[in-house]
Amino acid sequence: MLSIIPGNKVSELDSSYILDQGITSWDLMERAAISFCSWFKGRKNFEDKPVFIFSGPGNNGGDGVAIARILAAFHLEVNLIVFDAIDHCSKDFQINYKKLPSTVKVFKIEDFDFRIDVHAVIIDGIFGVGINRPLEGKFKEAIDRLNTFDCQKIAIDIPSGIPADGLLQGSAFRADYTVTFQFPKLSLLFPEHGEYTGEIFVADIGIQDNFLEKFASGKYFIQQRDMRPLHKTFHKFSHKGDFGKVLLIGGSKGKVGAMVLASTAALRTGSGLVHGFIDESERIILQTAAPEVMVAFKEELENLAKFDAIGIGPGWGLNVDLKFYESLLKNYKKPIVIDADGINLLASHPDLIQNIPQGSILTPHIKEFERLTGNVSNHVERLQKAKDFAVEYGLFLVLKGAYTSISCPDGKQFFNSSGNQYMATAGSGDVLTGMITSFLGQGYTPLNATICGVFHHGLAGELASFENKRGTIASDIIKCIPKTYLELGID
Ligand SMILES: NC(=O)C1=CN([C@@H]2O[C@H](COP(=O)(O)OP(=O)(O)OC[C@H]3O[C@@H](n4cnc5c(N)ncnc54)[C@H](O)[C@@H]3O)[C@@H](O)[C@H]2O)[C@@H](O)CC1
Ligand SMILES: [K+]
Repeated sequence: MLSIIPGNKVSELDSSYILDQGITSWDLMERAAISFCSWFKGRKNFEDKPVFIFSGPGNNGGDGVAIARILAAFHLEVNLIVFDAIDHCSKDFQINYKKLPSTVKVFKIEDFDFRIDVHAVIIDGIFGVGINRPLEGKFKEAIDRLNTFDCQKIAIDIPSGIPADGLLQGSAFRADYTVTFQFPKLSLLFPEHGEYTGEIFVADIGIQDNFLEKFASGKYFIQQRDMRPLHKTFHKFSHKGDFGKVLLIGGSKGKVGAMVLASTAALRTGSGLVHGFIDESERIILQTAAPEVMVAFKEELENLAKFDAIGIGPGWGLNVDLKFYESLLKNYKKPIVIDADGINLLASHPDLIQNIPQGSILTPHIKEFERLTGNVSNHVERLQKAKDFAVEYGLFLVLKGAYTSISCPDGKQFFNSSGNQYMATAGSGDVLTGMITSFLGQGYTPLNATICGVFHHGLAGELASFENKRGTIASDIIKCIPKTYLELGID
């Protein structure tokens, strides 16, 4: 899996890789530029448009100069705007500058009139991971001005102004797309920076995962290519017992829909048998809406061990017998998935937390998370608290949202790449609970169940929103779960 390297280690990584491979830093920059340009050429919306590349004095600027040369070779109209005297720029910037063909028009920023056509493409190579203070002077002025333009804007590696691991202070380039090299910089995944990064693409520059791992900080980016090896294989002779028998608990009066969604999602994810324990008055609704689901009665809950996995919380309400909740937590010896009101009850009765089986999975959204751990003022703090909570209690904590994070008992954090804004719809979380519970019940480790659940859920959301866009609802996501297996080539 792709390691997320802290910004202050990137140049160390760079030097070490160059030495290891017997290549120059220019070669690596050239790979980055080629990778950027092949992404650029693959996007039909940029075809034949004039390009304006803004290059700062460091290697991010050097990338910009190399990109200028390559795009000019594609016969595009390329304008390069530089901020500093060339002999004050980085070594590789200067090498690339000497290689520029005469067709690239070069301007100094102070001479540039900012006449940029609305059909043009603006490329930001002003600062990358080397940014070490808020923007000011000519850099800030230029970026503030570029942000007023309505044309397509692309950031190289990271939108200029945003620090690689921390929070933006002051101005930054507002990109429609960020093409980041080899791994996403951590700060690209913060909600505070969503309006600056636009869509994020990871451009491969050939550094292998195991090499990156040497500089790892315990943070990982989950991508489609990671999925197959995490999945179990089943065969002709597998029977419904092999696919797991799961129990979902929730569904108070008026909220039984949450259980319908969670249990149907578990079935669509592949569970062999799904049992639902819900408020007596609501049972008929569950059985009618989801006939494949079996209703569980209280006496069946006396032997919890017969269930391969349990998920608690969808639509449970807060009017729950706490003794019953406590006994569930104490009597089930394997990891449990806890969501929604299951989490809200833990927040209001924190003494229950110590009873949760080790390796259990909590899936709060941001508000539920804050109820559980207290208020936070930004995502850096939030991620730290999530990690501390997971380590302290020996649990997996799934913080739902864009780039859902999974904090693990060993302190590692995983960030999901699938999903989109159309999944922010009622019941989407219940679907995720059903999916993770299903993977657990199929015998996946808690970590793999969580990673697979989160990734498939996001992918199902992408597939569902393909046609439905803003009209996507949780049931559409469930319908697309089977397609996620097809998409990933998993039987
Ligand atoms: N693996 C790698 O390390 C690779 C890095 N590459 C590129 O190199 C970039 C990093 O290059 P650099 O380390 O040269 O860093 P940058 O290009 O981000 O800029 C660093 C320069 O800007 C100055 N500076 C920082 N903040 C400033 C501010 N607010 N106002 C004015 N000046 C400021 C610094 O003193 C330094 O001179 C990456 O983001 C990426 O684009 C690529 O070429 C490919 C390989
Ligand atoms: K940049």
